Amino acid sequence: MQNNTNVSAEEISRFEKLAARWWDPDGESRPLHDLNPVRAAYVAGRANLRGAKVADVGCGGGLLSEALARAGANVTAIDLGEKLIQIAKLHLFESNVQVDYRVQSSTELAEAEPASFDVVCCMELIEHVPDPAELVRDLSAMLKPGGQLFLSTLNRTPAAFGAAIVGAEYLMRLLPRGTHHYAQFLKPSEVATMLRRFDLELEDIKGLAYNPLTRNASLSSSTAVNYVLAARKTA
Ligand SMILES: C[S@@+](CC[C@H](N)C(=O)[O-])C[C@H]1O[C@@H](n2cnc3c(N)ncnc32)[C@H](O)[C@@H]1O
Repeated sequence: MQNNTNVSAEEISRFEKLAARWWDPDGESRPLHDLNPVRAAYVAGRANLRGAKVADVGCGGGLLSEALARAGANVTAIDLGEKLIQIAKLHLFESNVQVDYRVQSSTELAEAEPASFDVVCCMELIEHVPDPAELVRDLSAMLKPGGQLFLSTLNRTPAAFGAAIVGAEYLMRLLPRGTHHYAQFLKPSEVATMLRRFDLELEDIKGLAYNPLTRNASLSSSTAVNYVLAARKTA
């Protein structure tokens, strides 16, 4: 690996500890399992995935990567967690879809394949990197002109603090404590500024509503906790 400075080793090791149970819908990745159909449908509803060249950046064990591949996309999926990529590759034997999984950083993929993806997805990663703007720069660099970016993250609001940290990590113990750092949550306006800086035009933003008790997930008009956005590469 040549270029992976925008990474926290602590973050990667925390997620790698979850690798073995990543595909267990009742394990620590349960919120991602529950949210995945909603965000996959959001992407499929706004992008023509059949035959599209798609990157899934920070793919973890591959929940979204597989959904995108099932929708007909040619998916390249990267993560710096080697154990996660191993699990993701193993899961392909069960699911019978094809995904090109790589242990690679966003900067390395952007340098290796600049301006070559129709669609780039980056779900629940930006709040885990030291420099979010640098990540957005890489995501933009991967996209063809006119290509689409889909990104989800947590808003920096008391509601998100309550749901993602107090609720999920401390009360319900869905996630290991320390999974999230409130200071790294991003307001939509902050992400929008980064998008503009790197030639991406914000086209849509929706809240992702999730009730951990009922496990019900849906799109919502409130971006107060979790949100997903769509942007287009302009140049
Ligand atoms: C919350 S998980 C989200 C996984 C997947 N995107 C999803 O939503 O199902 C965050 C993932 O980002 C990965 N990650 C953290 N920092 C990273 C970095 N700098 N580059 C690539 N992946 C990173 C972790 O290993 C982990 O798999």
